[in-house]
Amino acid sequence: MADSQRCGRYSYEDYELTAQWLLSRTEHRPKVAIVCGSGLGDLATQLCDANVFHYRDIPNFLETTVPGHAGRLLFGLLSGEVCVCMQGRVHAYEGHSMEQITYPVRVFKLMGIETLILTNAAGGLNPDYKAGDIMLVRDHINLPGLMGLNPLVGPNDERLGVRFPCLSDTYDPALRRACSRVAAQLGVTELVHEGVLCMQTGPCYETVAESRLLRAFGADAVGMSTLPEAVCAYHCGLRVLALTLITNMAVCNYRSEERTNHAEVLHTSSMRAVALQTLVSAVVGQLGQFHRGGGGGGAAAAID
Ligand SMILES: O=P(O)(O)O[C@H]1O[C@H](CO)[C@@H](O)[C@H]1O
Ligand SMILES: Nc1nc2[nH]cnc2c(=O)[nH]1
Repeated sequence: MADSQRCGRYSYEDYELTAQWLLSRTEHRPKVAIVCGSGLGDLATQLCDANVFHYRDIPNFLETTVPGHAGRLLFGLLSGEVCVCMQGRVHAYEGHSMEQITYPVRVFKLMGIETLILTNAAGGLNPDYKAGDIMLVRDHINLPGLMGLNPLVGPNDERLGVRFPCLSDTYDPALRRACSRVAAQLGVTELVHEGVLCMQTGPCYETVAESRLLRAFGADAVGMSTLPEAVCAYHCGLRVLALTLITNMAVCNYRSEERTNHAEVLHTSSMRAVALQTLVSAVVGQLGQFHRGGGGGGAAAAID
């Protein structure tokens, strides 16, 4: 394919090749994809009748290098719904471009996925939050994106989406409402907030001044992932639900002796993994009837 027809580093045919590679090795035909953030990968082990692939074996997938990201792709049943689940992700700070870290999202699109559920760990900036809370992402501040590190930079292939997507509705409001209702049914409403997730590239956690700045910008939590995946997913027409686990509070005070570290992030993830898994599984259980061909009329119409 001529360079001008490539989406950038990858062509449409690359995404198609990976999608076909996977579909020819599993009989599962998922409509839901789930990405597990730091320490949240146990969700993938809940899949029944699973087919497992290591990222290192999948064409064009990158290997994970960060503790808490196993680097396996699983196909199977969760709450009766066929899902594909990324047990860990790769991040830009591991040395990859935004286009590389979002590669799986477009593969999912070409596999027939309709809903993408993203999870991640992040530091809380909103003083009403505490470590262990869950934030449904309502909106985002994509700092790398604003600085030119947007996964959609490069020639646009119209088969994947429009040149200038408007991101006002990136995070599907109906899915968010469904998730809040499920949280109420599970009796965990007090743990769950809606808010704005900010991404900075990492791998450094924020300085005190940076945390204060991001709070002043309107961010409720800050992480190092998720937004590029959400942008790519929305661009290619996937419905997006993103759940952030507040694993720590960002340090906003010079008198604080708290020092954010990845061990603490993984510790909080392990403490809250079951709650998050229960929430995600219950939401997934409500998705089937809303997918195309499932008798529903789209999430917005049917979930409300
Ligand atoms: O976003 P996930 O992958 O969940 O992990 C978050 O936690 C790690 C830092 O502790 C970073 O990888 C950050 O992005
Ligand atoms: N940027 C950032 N990412 C995180 N991931 C988990 N905790 C944090 C945090 O405090 N800041």
